[in-house]
Amino acid sequence: MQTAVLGAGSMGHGIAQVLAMAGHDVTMRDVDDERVADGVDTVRSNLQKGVELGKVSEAERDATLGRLTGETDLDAAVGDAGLVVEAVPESMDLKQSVFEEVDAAAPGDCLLATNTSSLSVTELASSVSNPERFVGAHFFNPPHLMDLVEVIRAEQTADETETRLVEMLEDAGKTCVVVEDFPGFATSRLGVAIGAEAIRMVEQGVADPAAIDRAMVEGYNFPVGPLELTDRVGLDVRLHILQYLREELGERFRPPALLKRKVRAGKLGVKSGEGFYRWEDGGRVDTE
Ligand SMILES: NC(=O)c1ccc[n+]([C@@H]2O[C@H](COP(=O)([O-])OP(=O)(O)OC[C@H]3O[C@@H](n4cnc5c(N)ncnc54)[C@H](O)[C@@H]3O)[C@@H](O)[C@H]2O)c1
Repeated sequence: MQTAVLGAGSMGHGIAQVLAMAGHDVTMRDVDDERVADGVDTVRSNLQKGVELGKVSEAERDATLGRLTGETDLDAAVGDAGLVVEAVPESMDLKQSVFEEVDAAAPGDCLLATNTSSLSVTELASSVSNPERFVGAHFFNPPHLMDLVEVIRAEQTADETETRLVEMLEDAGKTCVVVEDFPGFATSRLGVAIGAEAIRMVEQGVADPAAIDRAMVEGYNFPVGPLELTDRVGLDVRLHILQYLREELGERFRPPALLKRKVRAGKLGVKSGEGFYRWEDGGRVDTE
């Protein structure tokens, strides 16, 4: 199927890779040539790593790259699409304006999916005509390695839309969990709740971050502790989600003062080199 992925950033290029590997002809659209080229280069290097690890054949790598095209023109990207997956930055205004443009340029029966991690899918669906073809497809980072896609039903989503999307994702090797459109869905809501409580425990001096993380890894089989995960996701991203969930669901999502202080100091986690831990080239540099 002709598929468009909007945004070639952290999530967009990974989603484009997953869909191209599953046999879709994918056009990945971003706002300038450099970002498009960066996205395609990252897919190429991920596939090459897959070849070196024996997980992807050379033929599969070449066929996947053959099905992936970069584009800066929106009309060209979505004009013949049967599926559009949006992965632009997490802003209601930006995403709504992108979907208004898509609505005007894409075929009327094209499935429209958003990769938002917290915004109302129902409100986003309201920006298109035929909103019954609109649905949330919340991939996890990195999309080519993480199996789960949380499928979010907007108030307007038709059963057929959910079924078609789930089939496509399962064909691409993903595991789907379908949830209704409530703030934070299932994963972001529980993920930030645990992360925020862990931060409050650091504030109160219960233990240091490494000890709290180790307790959850060893005691609850978490693959990564909640504070290390906060560093990986980005402290600013988690703060933003907490602020939104506090507005929508109440005071139990009040952001911890320590999180706000670190974000104000530019300590955003892996991407800035420091959060609850220190980071260099994606690896933790502080030893426990
Ligand atoms: N990063 C994560 O771990 C993660 C996980 C799950 C979901 N998400 C969600 O995925 C979405 C994208 O996040 P990201 O981390 O990939 O962001 P990112 O900043 O890495 O990438 C966003 C890309 O979108 C591009 N862009 C901006 N406006 C555009 C437009 N009009 N058309 C096409 N491209 C445009 C930007 O140039 C950028 O390259 C957000 O909604 C985010 O909440 C992120």
